[in-house]
Amino acid sequence: MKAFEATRHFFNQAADQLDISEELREALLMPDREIQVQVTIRRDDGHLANFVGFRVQHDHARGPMKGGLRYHHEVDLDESRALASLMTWKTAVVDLPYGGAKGGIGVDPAKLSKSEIERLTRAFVDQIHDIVGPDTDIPAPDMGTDHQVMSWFRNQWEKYHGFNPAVITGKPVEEYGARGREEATGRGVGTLTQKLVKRLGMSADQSKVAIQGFGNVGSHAAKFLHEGQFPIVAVSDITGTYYNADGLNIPKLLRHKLAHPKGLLEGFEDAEHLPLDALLKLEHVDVLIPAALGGVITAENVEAITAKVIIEAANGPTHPDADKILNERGVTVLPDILANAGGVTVSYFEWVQNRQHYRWSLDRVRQELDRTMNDAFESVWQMAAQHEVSLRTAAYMIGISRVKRATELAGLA
Ligand SMILES: NC(=O)C1=CN([C@@H]2O[C@H](COP(=O)(O)OP(=O)(O)OC[C@H]3O[C@@H](n4cnc5c(N)ncnc54)[C@H](O)[C@@H]3O)[C@@H](O)[C@H]2O)C=CC1
Ligand SMILES: O=C(O)CCC(=O)C(=O)O
Repeated sequence: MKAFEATRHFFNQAADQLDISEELREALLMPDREIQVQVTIRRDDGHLANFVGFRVQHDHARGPMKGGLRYHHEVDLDESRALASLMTWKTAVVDLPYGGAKGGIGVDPAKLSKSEIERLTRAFVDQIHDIVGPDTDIPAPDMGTDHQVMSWFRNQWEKYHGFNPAVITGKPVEEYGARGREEATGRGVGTLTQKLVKRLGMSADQSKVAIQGFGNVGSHAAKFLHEGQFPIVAVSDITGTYYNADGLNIPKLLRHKLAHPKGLLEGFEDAEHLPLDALLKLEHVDVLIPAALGGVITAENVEAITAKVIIEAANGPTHPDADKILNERGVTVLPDILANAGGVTVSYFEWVQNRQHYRWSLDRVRQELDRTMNDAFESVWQMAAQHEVSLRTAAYMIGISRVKRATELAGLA
């Protein structure tokens, strides 16, 4: 099952509870617009290199469309479509005045130099600048992109349209970026992990955590959970799994990542180094946090997962077949459209600040983020209890209902 088919499956599970007609389901699921563009750059060695870029604008019933830009070799139209639709339900679950979009380029950024990535970003903007904008579609960071890419993107877009930093979020703090955006997704994951574990009667210091992916989201989630007394026994990145049954030294791991030229864990010595796929199969893990790619928890590997709680920091990490098995086994899954919504929430705060030419303190950002995440968690929890459905179905029910209502109010359906 491909990525969009998986999100369609989860959508339909919730739509069944809401009794939505087939024709309205199709209208809500079908993306507004899908763009595929050629992105050609000259490499440092003088040769031309061609890449394919995508932007899928899924739904705008609740406001301008919002969602990240991914640079990864597996980016394609189907994945962008799935991720864009997740953004529609996610922005609705946390009640932001946005719709959903997503895009990126099929490229392995680790194989390009910094100046090649800059040329790639500028060439991509040349192709899509007239379909994005502060009132239409506002990109942000995702896998393989960061505040530097956002800065190049903004600079290139402004060459066509003039000064307007609200065209993109996740910018450097010294260039109209929001304080706290970089940590926001990980902080939201941490806040909700603490809340969920407590709700389930487990204690932080007895809940062993494994985190797949140690990039922006995974590393900030690790920092936050470490500060909250959770023992983090394993983390992984593309260089493998790093394991310590007594708990990893997270401050040391974070320093190691900062010092590594590509931000990797390669060479970290205070841990057992295991293969990449070992992380999902570790015994004695209570909380598993996928924070890398989609589609990693499948019917084939789900039996090996021992965790009682899964927090979906990544987008779309759980295959529907695996999700069914996890539900039957009583594993609590906090779904992506709630768990990782901290990033887009602070992106919204950045956009608001840019439009008002005003800057919030880090304390204010954190307070408003924590409040937004807590409120969304409570609504999803109550919906799940009331309808006796999983947290995923409950989150989709809230997201879909809000988008459906906006669509009906606008007279579109
Ligand atoms: N950056 C953000 O604000 C948000 C990100 N997300 C999602 O979180 C996930 C991670 O995104 P970022 O942290 O921003 O990306 P990133 O590019 O900063 O980091 C990705 C991490 O995953 C690791 N990785 C890649 N393939 C792996 C594999 N097969 N096994 C283990 N580790 C692997 C990389 O080495 C790196 O440590 C994605 O699914 C993204 O869509 C969701 C919401 C917001
Ligand atoms: O910050 C944003 O606007 C979007 C982040 C994103 O791509 C996501 O939540 O998956």
